Amino acid sequence: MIELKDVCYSYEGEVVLKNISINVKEGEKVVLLGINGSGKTTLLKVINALIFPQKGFYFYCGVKIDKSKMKDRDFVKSFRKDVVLLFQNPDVMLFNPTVYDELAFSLRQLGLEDKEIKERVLYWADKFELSPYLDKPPFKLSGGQKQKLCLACLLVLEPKVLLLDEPTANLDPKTTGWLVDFLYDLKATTIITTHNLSLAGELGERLLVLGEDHTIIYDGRVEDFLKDEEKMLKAGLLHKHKHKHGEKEHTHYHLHNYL
Ligand SMILES: Nc1ncnc2c1ncn2[C@@H]1O[C@H](COP(=O)(O)OP(=O)(O)OP(=O)(O)O)[C@@H](O)[C@H]1O
Repeated sequence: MIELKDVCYSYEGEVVLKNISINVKEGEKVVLLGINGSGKTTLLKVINALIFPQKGFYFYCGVKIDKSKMKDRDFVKSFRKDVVLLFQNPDVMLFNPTVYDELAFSLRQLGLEDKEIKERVLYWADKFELSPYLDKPPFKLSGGQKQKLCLACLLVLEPKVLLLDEPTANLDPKTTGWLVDFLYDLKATTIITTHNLSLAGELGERLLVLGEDHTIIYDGRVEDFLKDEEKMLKAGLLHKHKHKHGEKEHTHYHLHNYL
């Protein structure tokens, strides 16, 4: 479904993605890990066709995605409905006067009938416990509620591919648990970035890790990676931690999992 071949991307000469080749099948649930700046968000933007590979190729369902393809209006309409991206910062996604309008926005763009728009909006508002806030301006919601609203705004489209950039960053433990369960039952193909290693296994079975060198340094089962200290060190996700027990100093590996 999603195929990247030797994809490279740089910002002003700074290499951020180097020779990325991955193949994600329909229905797969993939977790994307990597230290700050390793290129996770950039990779999601390539898959969402917000930016294009400077070298290499991206195929979505066999169609080569590049600047010229994204000028084909009919294709763009179906691609934007199929493949959606939840940004790290919910504030950049919310701009409508009310929560209802926010949820209805993309459906109106698609030209759906008012009756169907209303049905879908009420359904997703209820599922995400947003029904009491439908008349409120989105900026008055809490951080977690905004995050939920952004996700609901994408799900109203009934997308095939859901790209989520740290979706649990603003959520309390209860809502995080709720989201994990929700995503588990969701049929869509998902690619989710997180810094929370203990959540990685809950969000998917397949793990991709971007290394400090901006290449994919691991593509396999989450469980196997979390048992492999050498790979975790290479990814910068584990460090040597020194501390004292009385007079005795001792060193051990420590997960970067402070969330
Ligand atoms: N629009 C941009 N212009 C210039 N440099 C950018 C831009 N966006 C990202 N970068 C740089 O590209 C590198 C990778 O950024 P990216 O956001 O993809 O990393 P990330 O793995 O998602 O990081 P984090 O875990 O902190 O969210 C960083 O060094 C960042 O400063």
